Amino acid sequence: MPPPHGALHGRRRWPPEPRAYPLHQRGDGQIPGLDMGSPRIPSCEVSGGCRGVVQDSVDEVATSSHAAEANAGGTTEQEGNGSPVAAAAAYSPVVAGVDGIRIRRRPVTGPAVHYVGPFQFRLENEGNTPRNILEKIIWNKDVEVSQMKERRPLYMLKGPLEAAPPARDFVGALKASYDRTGLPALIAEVKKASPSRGVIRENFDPVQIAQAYEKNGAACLSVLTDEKYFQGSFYNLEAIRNAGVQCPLLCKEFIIDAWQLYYARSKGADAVLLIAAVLPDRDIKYMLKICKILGMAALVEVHDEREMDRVLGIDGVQLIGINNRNLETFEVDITNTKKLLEGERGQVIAQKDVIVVGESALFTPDDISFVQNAGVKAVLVGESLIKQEDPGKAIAGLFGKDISHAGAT
Ligand SMILES: O=P(O)(O)OC[C@@H](O)[C@@H](O)c1c[nH]c2ccccc12
Repeated sequence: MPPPHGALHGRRRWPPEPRAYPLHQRGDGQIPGLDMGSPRIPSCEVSGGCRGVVQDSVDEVATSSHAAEANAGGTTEQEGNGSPVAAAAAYSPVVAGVDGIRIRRRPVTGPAVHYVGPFQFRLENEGNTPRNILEKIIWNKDVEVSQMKERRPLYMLKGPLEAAPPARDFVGALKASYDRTGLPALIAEVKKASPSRGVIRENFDPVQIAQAYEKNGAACLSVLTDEKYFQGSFYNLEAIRNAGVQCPLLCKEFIIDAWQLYYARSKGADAVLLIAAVLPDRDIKYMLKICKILGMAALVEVHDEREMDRVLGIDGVQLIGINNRNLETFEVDITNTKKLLEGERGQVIAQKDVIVVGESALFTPDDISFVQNAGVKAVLVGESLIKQEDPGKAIAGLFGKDISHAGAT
């Protein structure tokens, strides 16, 4: 019988693969730092984020998206009656536009691919077609993380977590650099490619670039670990840490599940990125607690006033990144940083002693002064450094002066 819509690929797939996501994956709970009392999360109703009930086992809470996966991502194969249409109809679009997050965390009508006996069908509709690149990245990440978690359940990270080099003080390094130079502290990004720019640097040696950044005055480094869209890797993160680089490292990843925090730490991360457009408040709060337990800082990224207000309402946020690039459209506009720091918001930030990081599209000393005048104390810069022949030397060009320890004293 031909499929009602979509292509018939006829790939054999028999017997069907087992369900990928066990709901309970209880280990011994013997993960370092976790004996401090497991953070509790309130029950979550309808987001694509955590959907657990209050749970005591860290293994369970740390992998809290299991339930969501079962609900939103994978029921087709098990519960569908074999018809892709019926399977799609069985979903309710509960993950769209809730919790103030801008993207849908999962395809609301289930995955596009369905299986009927040995045949694979692709059924695309509005609910399972990503509306923008951020959604696309997150949907892909969701599948990727499920697979990674299956291969390395949380209890298997215990050894690597214990063996990981101790976390370094990311926030302290930013403050020290600002105090030393009077200029925004630099978080220099080790980034080979991006979805908006394609490959930025062909001859890409992450360790060499990291060392050059450090030598030329970067306070911290940001290392892209997403492979599919940024050609990054955890291998790069680990290699940079193991090469003796002293700068604290930000793991630049699309975090959607607390498991990724443990994994990042086990690979040597000292800080992680939490994107407010992707994570509901309760996930941010919960992940901040895990970061604290692991000794990592969290850079919470916002794009607009609404996200800024949400994040300012969360206790314990030390670093807020204002991204000048709209991750949905890729448009860049550095006046975004100024806009979000004007008026009352700027005052609240000053009172809370939050460090604001200006992110993306910073190319010249004028750009740096512009965001500094707007109120940032740190900047996150990738492209303008990485695309130059010598990314280390490019730092002095970006700031209009040598900011290395040797030069700025
Ligand atoms: O290369 P740029 O324009 O200097 O930008 C760096 C950094 O801000 C950007 O890579 C970034 C900011 N937030 C992100 C979230 C995911 C991936 C990448 C990013």
